Parts: sequence; structure tokens; C-alpha cells
Amino acid sequence: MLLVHAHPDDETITTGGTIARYLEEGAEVTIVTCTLGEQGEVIGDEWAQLVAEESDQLGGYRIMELSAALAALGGPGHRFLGGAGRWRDSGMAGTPAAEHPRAFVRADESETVGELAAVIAELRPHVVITYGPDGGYGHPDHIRAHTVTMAAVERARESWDTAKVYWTVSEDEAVAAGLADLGPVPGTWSVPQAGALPAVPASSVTAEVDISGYLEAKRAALSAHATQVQVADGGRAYALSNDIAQPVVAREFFILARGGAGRSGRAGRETDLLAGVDAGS
Ligand SMILES: CC(=O)N[C@H]1[C@@H](O[C@@H]2[C@H](O)[C@H](O)[C@@H](O)[C@H](O)[C@H]2O)O[C@H](CO)[C@@H](O)[C@@H]1O
Ligand SMILES: [Zn+2]
Repeated sequence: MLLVHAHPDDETITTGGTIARYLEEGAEVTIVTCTLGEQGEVIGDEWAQLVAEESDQLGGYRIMELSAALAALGGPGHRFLGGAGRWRDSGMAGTPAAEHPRAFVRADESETVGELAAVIAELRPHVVITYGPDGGYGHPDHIRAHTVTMAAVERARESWDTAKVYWTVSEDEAVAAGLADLGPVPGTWSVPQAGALPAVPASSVTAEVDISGYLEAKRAALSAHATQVQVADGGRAYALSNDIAQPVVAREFFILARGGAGRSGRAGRETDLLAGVDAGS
């Protein structure tokens, strides 16, 4: 299983429970992170001067946070696309960080796709996971991670034909149910209306992974990304630096974008992302 994410923290926020579960079930799991997250905001005062506009040291610091988060999830393999520091966090849409010469969104796609295709040819994943075409919530690096991954899977086909590709998504019904059961959150946080958070209609979800047994690992990994993520007491909610409460949900959701679905379970959805692949090949 290979998961391609844009920034340190995305692997945990969107797929942390899936990573922890498949590792415990004996699968080989590797994460590729496309940037160091250099353009992030910082929660709290202690590390606030690491931001790009000050000492510009946040990328290196987030490597350490990522290492701690991956350990909390069970220790998957990890690569930075092109090597640590090759491509830089492009910043939120419309910000000047996209003009940086190493910005991920400016990268030569023959290079980014080539680097990821080489990882696929080397690791021979049965399942690849990334974001959908909108990047989940529109971040330019997430959108680029999607396009690079889909192109790399095709580029690698001559040496390794990946059986299934999934897009990680948030499901609208699960988000709404989670928001209704957040438990206590800090007074500084805002609690959004269900429709205000990025999510896809439940009808478009084709697979879900029950991570109820891995929520403690996911919460520990979220907390490891301490400059980016804050977890509420009780662990049913988290917030990024924007202090907008989001639910910690006991399932992670996917859309099958390429390949044949395995056996269906709950609500006609796959419940095992590795179902239907020849894991012996
Ligand atoms: C989860 C994710 O993709 N985080 C990105 C994102 O960070 C957000 C951004 O700073 C936004 O301005 C804040 O309001 C929000 O709270 C942050 O989560 O974009 C960053 C810059 O590209 C990136 O480093 C971070 O990983
Ligand atoms: Zn991100």
C-alpha cells in the first residue's frame, strides 16, 4: 500500500487510521510526502518564529513531527518525493509562496511524475491512495499531488501495474454525525455547520475502513503534528491553526478511482482496500 500526500500531517488527518490498521494487519505500507510543509502556520508561541516569514525553519521542524506521527501509527515506510527538500510547500491558493522557484506547483511534471513512478516501480504497491481531483479541499499542493500520482501510476505500468487507486475523501454524513457529537472543545474554537466542511456525498463513497480500533494511534499521531493540529480533550475533535473544530471519525472513506472493486460489505461498499488484489504477486 502506497499513500501519496502533499504535506506532513495530511497522512494522519485523512488516512492515519487506515495506515495504522493495515500495518497491524501485516501489510507493507509506505507514505510519500511531496513537500516539507514549509509554508504552514504555527499553533502556539514556542515555535512561531519558525514560519517562512521569520526564520523559515518550519520545514525541517515538521520532518521531526512527521517522524513522531509515523511512529505513533506503527512505523510505515516513508519517502519525501525527490528527497527531503526537493519541492517546497506552495502555500494556500493565491499566496506568493507559489512563486518560489522550488514550489511544488511549479515543478516540472516530468520530474515529479518520474520520481513517483520510480517509487512505484520499486515498491510495487497493490493499492495507491491519494486525493481526488479537487485535492480534498482545494489546496494547490493537494491538487498537484493528485495529478502527479495519477500520471505516475500510468507511467509505471510497463514495470508495475497498480491494481487499485483510491482517493481519500470525507463523507458528508459522517462529518455531520461527528459534528453533532464533538464533545467539549476549547472556547476559542468555532464549530461549523456540517455543510461548511469539505465532504463528498455518501452516495459517491465506494469504500470505507473501520478504524475504531486505531483511534488512539490516530489521535497520538495528530498530536505529534503539534504546530499544525490541536486535539480536544476527549479526542472526538481536532482543529488546525484556524481553530475550526473537525470531528475525529471512526471510519475513513475512499472512492475507487482505478481498478476492480473487491467484495462489498456495509452499504455495498468495500471494507477492505486490499480485497480483490493478488497480494502474492
Ligand atoms: C491540512 C493541510 O493541508 N494543511 C496545510 C495548509 O495549512 C492551512 C493553512 O495554513 C491555512 O491558512 C490555515 O487557515 C489552516 O488552519 C492550515 O491548516 O496549508 C499550509 C500552507 O500550504 C500547509 O503547510 C499545511 O500543511
Ligand atoms: Zn496538506
